[in-house]
Amino acid sequence: MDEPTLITQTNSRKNVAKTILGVLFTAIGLFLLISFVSYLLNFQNDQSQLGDFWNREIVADNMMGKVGAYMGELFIYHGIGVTAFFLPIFLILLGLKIIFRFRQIKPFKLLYNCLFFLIWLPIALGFATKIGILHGVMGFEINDFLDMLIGKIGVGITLLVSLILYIVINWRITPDQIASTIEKKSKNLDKDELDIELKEKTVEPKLTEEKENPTDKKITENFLDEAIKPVEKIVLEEKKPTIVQPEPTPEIIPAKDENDVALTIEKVQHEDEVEKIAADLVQKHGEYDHRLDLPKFKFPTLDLLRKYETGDNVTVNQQELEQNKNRIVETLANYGIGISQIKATIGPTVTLYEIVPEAGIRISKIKNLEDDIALSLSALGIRIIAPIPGKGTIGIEVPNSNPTIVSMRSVIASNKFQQSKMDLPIAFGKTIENETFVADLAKMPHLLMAGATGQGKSVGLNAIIASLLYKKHPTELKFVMVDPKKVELTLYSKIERHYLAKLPDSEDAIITDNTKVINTLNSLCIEMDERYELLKNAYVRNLKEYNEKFKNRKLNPEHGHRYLPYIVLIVDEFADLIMTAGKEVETPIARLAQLARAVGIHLIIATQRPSVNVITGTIKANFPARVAFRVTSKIDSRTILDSAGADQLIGKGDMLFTTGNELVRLQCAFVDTPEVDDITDYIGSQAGFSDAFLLPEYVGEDGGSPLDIDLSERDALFEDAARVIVMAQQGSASLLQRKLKLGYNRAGRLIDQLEAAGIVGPFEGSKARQVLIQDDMSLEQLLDNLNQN
Ligand SMILES: Nc1ncnc2c1ncn2[C@@H]1O[C@H](COP(=O)(O)OP(=O)(O)OP(=O)(O)O)[C@@H](O)[C@H]1O
Repeated sequence: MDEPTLITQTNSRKNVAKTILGVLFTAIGLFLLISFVSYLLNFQNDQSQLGDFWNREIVADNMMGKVGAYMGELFIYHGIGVTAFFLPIFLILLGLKIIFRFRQIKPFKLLYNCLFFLIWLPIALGFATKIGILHGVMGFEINDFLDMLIGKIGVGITLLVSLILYIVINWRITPDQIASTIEKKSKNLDKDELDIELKEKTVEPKLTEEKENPTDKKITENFLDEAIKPVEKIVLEEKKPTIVQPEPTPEIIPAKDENDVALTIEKVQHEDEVEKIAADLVQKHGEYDHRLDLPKFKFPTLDLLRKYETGDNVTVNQQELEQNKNRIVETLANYGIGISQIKATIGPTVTLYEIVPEAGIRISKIKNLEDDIALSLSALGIRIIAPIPGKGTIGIEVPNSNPTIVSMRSVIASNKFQQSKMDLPIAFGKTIENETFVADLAKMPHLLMAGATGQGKSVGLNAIIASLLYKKHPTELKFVMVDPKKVELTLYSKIERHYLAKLPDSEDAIITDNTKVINTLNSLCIEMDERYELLKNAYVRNLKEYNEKFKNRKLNPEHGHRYLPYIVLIVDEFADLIMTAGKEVETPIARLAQLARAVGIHLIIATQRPSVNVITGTIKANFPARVAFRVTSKIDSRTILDSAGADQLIGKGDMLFTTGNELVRLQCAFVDTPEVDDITDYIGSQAGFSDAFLLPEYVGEDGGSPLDIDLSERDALFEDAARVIVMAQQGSASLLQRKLKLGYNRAGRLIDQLEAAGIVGPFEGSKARQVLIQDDMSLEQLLDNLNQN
């Protein structure tokens, strides 16, 4: 029982000592500050008085007496001139930090940042002026010495070059960035607005931290400390559109007498008011443009894609057509099926013969003869469509003996793709009518792909990714790539800082390790929940409406709102994953598939093995859109498509696509590895973000413990959060979100820190965490101890 008292006593002694030190520093700082100011006004008189320091008859004009005058003489005149003002400012800040424990004040960081100028400025002033108190003796002497060594012009050049080098090295300002600022200025970037935002940020610098990359954060911190606006930093700050939402003004009905209690009526802000403010802001600054985060980004050009010698003209010779027609007619006649009309449509890989049978012939009869017809046409890949939906005719698809490659270039260049207004357009390839086929991933909303090995799955995935890269800006789309095979998606690591998303602690953005996949999927679930919360708070139903509202400056970034990019999760070889991780993978995938569409998270899952233990009922039920390349059995075809057909494809990108209704046969666009290489090189060589898009942190059940959390790096709101939790005696992140108006991430982080500090207990599933501190007194004591350590 004695121990805590002992600790408290030692702590309180330490506290007293610290406070005394703080007061001393502040006092000395103030003394010097007043002395210096006064010295600047009176130094001419006082300089002559200083010789007789102890003579009472001689009085100094300095407000701090002879000591003040002496200090001014020592530091300013004999020292470094007006640059000496840094010393009292440093001491005052240090003192205030020690007394009040202000985390925002960072005197040593200031010292570090000003070190260069403490040396440079006196020399520069000595070079430019001959006023002693500006440069001090030191400034003068060094100048004189340098003058002797390299001459006046040499000193001037040295000063200028050292300043430029300092700016380039320390603030990383390059001519490129200067050019981009000028560009921005021409877009009427309002400087005043930025200043106002800056001030707001100084009060609550952590507000924008929620989704920032670590490097961005560092830059923002520098920005605040130095109070200087380097170009790159302006670009970053601009991310935050100004949205000034007036605080609702509470009305108070005062208490009538002592026993009565005053009633505060909080006025709910009128929606029209917000609309009006937003409209004014849009009129003044224009709509928020998310693309300005990477203003110079250039989309990949068409010439990165290959042209094929055959061109895109389908070639089937007359003779082949004639032969096939005759065979079809003969074969059907052998089975007693007469034909009244036959028409051929030539596609890139197959030709469709559309047959109108004679009256009275049952369609099922033709369907049953499928294998026989295929045999007599002796071709692989005959597919019979009986009847062709909506037409009443029967289709027989026969592979061409010389299939044409559908180049990625041709589908990307097509009008259909170029002019598409879809949210996530994918140019899959060409239909049998030789038309470019474009589908919207956002509508699918998730895609399941299957196909035996070597039938074109990887090419298909590349075609999907390439389509999106040609249409979506890096600020609008992020990929989460899972590649257990470790080879297929590696090329995309080059565009990590543009298009990829990853977990905060992972090095590679492309995930090849199965345990990391589980964490990433769960992290995506957190991102999804967080986005739902944002949507709810914005009173919108989906990502598109949300971003629209954000662009119109109707959502306040101070409340965690931000422009939300689409996230596309790509899993190449799902079988591997589900075999090793089973339910752990299936559950988050199913959850995402069920819920994520509205918040712009879409899944593309590919597998070589479309067996029922890989594509389970739960997965299938949530993936209405499917792509099947050639598979080896009818059973596999049924598993992926719910019907036969994929077993009769001819491979090499021949595929069937469905969104739940009819099947469409397509020839997948061909994009070769060197083309992907060129595209990723083109994008990767451009300026990108400082890091990949960071997904929310997820700590698995066995990964990480509260001990991993460094309590010296506590959140600025740590103490407020602790008080909220202890007062409500309820350890939940959502309580913090509500009370402190925080985003999910930050509230989650706070709860983890509170756990590490022993204020709340461990995670207990759906229940709120236990609160381990019962009253305010114990909490304050604990916080005090934490602050002293
Ligand atoms: N759309 C296409 N057009 C023309 N040829 C294609 C097409 N798709 C695939 N091919 C040919 O088939 C080969 C194998 O394709 P791909 O690598 O995509 O197979 P896969 O199904 O991913 O195989 P695995 O599962 O073993 O990785 C390619 O190298 C190419 O020659």
